[in-house]
Amino acid sequence: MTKEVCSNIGLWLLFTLLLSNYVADLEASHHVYNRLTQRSNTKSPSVNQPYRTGYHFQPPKNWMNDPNGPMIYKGIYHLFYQWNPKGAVWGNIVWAHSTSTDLINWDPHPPAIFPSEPFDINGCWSGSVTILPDGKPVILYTGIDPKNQQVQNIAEPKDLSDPYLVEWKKSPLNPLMAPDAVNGINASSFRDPTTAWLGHDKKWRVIIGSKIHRRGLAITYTSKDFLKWEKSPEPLHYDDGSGMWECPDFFPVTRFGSKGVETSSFGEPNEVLKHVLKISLDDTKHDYYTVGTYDRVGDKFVPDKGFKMDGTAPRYDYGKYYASKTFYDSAKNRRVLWGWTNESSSVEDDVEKGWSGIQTIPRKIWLDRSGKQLIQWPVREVERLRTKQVNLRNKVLNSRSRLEVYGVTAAQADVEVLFKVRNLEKADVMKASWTDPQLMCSQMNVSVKSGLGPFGLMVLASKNLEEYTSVYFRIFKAHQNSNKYVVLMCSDQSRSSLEEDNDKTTYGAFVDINPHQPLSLRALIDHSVVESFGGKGRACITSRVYPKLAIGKNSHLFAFNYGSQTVDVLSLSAWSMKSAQIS
Ligand SMILES: OC[C@H]1O[C@@](CO)(OC[C@@]2(O[C@H]3O[C@H](CO)[C@@H](O)[C@H](O)[C@H]3O)O[C@H](CO)[C@@H](O)[C@@H]2O)[C@@H](O)[C@@H]1O
Repeated sequence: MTKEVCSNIGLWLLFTLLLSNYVADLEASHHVYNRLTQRSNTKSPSVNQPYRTGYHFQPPKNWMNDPNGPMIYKGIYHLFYQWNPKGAVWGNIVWAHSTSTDLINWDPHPPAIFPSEPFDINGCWSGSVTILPDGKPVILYTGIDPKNQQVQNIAEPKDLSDPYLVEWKKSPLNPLMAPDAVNGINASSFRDPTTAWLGHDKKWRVIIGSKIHRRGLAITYTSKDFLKWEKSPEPLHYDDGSGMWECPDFFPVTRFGSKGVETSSFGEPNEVLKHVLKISLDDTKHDYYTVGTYDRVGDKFVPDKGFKMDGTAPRYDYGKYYASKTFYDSAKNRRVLWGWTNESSSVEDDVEKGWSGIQTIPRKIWLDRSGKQLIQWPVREVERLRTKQVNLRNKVLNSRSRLEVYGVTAAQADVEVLFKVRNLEKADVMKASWTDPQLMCSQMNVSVKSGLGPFGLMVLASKNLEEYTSVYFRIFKAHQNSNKYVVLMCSDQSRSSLEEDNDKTTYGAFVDINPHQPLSLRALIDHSVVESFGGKGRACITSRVYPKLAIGKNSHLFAFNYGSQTVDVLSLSAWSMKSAQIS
């Protein structure tokens, strides 16, 4: 045999070995998937798994992080998400896939995209779906190549007549966008393409999160055909010092009203549009947004006065909430927001329970009348899970009092309450140093009495209050003799569990509401998650808690007022929630 033949046979053997390894891996991954999907999660969490959710989306098993490519296609909602088929910690990332007709009940499908080609062999990371003008959905996602460089790839459905879009094929033209010596892109910080939009010149635009040194930026690419992409000389936006911008999202909102706007829309005649840029800051692991104007010709995002796109910007959620993504729901003419909430338990506990990560209930999102902030509210469909209802009207909460709400499954509930404070003039005065709401909430925990507050809800509480999570308000005068007020909302997890190992950080946010009006608070309680909405969705706080005693039927719900002034509960409605079908 000649040397050449030998080396050809060698190459062939190597290729066959690699191929068979890959096929074995793929089969293993499908086998894992098939086994997983035979297990049902339609029942309430069991004694052995007290922290699995009843109606928040989670896979049957293993690690989940970012929501990817949410969309509606032929009347079916699709959610893809970052999933590890092999364990409860991050790694081996594929695009898992589920579909739904109502955003609440979900059917699983095999992973839509998994590592298979050099351009994504080390991972299929986050990305988005764009619906092309002919109705075809395409995925842009980040692939990790053999050199661990981050590159952008495209995939499209194999069969457009299948509303479930079960199978996806990757383009042989991949990668479509890659770092190189000419473009100078940081190869380890170039990821998470957004939904693309059509510009004034009929060219597509997409932004990709990146960083150069400490400058966080959204790199813009343009394309005529969605396949050949050209890097724009200038980013859509950047901020020096903020670090890596992960999972950017960029979308229009109507200036007035709550209807959603399609991502490429220029608006109806006479309609004023604003744009929202959201970034997930790798440094802080929070999602920040800025409202502003999109200069279509210069391809620049210009934040409105008072906004800066960095860690001082407002947040979607002041608790645990990251890597969120919106989509335009053409069936209901609304924009819907998905966000990932990770665990507060230790990695050892996650491995033991066999899973990690949930998605929050999808939220409708729109611009407040003030134009200064976004409003979020759980999609109406979640209300279909409401069963037994308990109503309280016009109850008085004297100083240092509690009111137990009986008759609902307190570990799996939806609660809406309207408080009215009586003596606003008794509010304490804000101190100049009180600029950080989270710090204020942690320094003044729930047992610290102030003029007005704390008053709110105690959820996932044990009978004798050895454990509870409190979500509450405090009201302060902005200045002495002022008739302006500051409303603080806190979610205090410090007493949530007798277990010591969990992260029990207290969260806080200022709520831009006028306390002369009734103050609303809603809590979606689901075993180990409490999603709270203050001021009708003007401030959101999501927390993860793992009570030892306040589990299942041993979980209680209270309204409380530990402040020095009386507070009225104008109305309180609580519902037991059915479990969603999520398998
Ligand atoms: O799954 C990859 C996608 O996730 C993102 C944003 O969540 O990047 C995450 C990142 O990894 C860190 O975060 C993981 C959870 O999100 C965490 O468990 C892991 O240990 C962290 O390293 O992925 C890269 C590689 O590790 C890191 O630079 C990111 O922070 C998103 O940007 C990715 O597309």
